[in-house]
Amino acid sequence: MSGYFTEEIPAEELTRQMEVARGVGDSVRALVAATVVTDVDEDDVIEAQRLIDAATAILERRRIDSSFGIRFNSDGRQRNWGNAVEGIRNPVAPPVEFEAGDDRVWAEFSLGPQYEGPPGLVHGGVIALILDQVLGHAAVHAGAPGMTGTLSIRYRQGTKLGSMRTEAWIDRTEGVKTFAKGQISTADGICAEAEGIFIMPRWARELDIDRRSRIGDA
Ligand SMILES: CCCCCCCC/C=C\CCCCCCCC(=O)SCCNC(=O)CCNC(=O)[C@H](O)C(C)(C)COP(=O)(O)OP(=O)(O)OC[C@H]1O[C@@H](n2cnc3c(N)ncnc32)[C@H](O)[C@@H]1OP(=O)(O)O
Repeated sequence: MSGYFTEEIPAEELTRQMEVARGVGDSVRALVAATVVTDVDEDDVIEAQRLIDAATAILERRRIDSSFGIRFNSDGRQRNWGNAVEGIRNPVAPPVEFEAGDDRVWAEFSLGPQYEGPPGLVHGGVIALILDQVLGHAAVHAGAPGMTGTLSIRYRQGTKLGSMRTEAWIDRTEGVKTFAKGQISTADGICAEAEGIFIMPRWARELDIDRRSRIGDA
């Protein structure tokens, strides 16, 4: 399976590169939000567009042929900068940065106006996106990673744009299947609950244990 590979970068240099990646990601995230809610005159919008196009031309001077993938370093750090939920250099990603405890993973984050579905509320597909990732992350954290086979969501109340928390844990494992549960909540309480089945794919079952546990650390 391509897309998972080792790309060794010395620790200090990797830290520096992460700061740059996070910086440009955050700037474009701010740009996306500002684009949605700006109320400036049209001339200013057109001037901003010219500058944005110039920035895009700089970034496109050199590019990788594929998507970013997941890149491993021997110090245990892995880069998934293109991930749609966690990717620090992906402006589409909020990004959601997970923390892990003994039996669960969680994150506190904020969703701005670019994630709107119903007025003032988070789009249901965005809720699903985040729940997929947090449940998948719980499976990784439990050492039983897998691809999402099935994801069921119960939307209990609208999720207001702004600050929120997500968390997930493993319910049980059955062979190659990991059953995970999780939720998203705001100051209003639990807004959505999810159950998912994460399946270690056939290609991963055939890998040697060492590589599999390394992916499991991802
Ligand atoms: C070392 C492992 C590495 C894994 C990779 C993870 C790395 C993670 C790293 C960092 C990420 C952190 C978090 C990520 C979170 C986000 C995850 C996503 O968004 S994933 C993208 C969306 N999902 C897909 O694109 C899947 C597409 N579907 C497939 O690839 C296959 O259909 C797959 C893997 C789901 C199953 O295919 P088969 O060939 O491996 O499975 P068969 O051998 O037929 O079945 C195994 C068992 O699973 C059940 N099963 C099969 N498909 C099922 C399904 N869709 N739902 C429920 N059960 C299913 C079967 O009934 C069988 O069960 P019985 O062992 O007999 O009890």
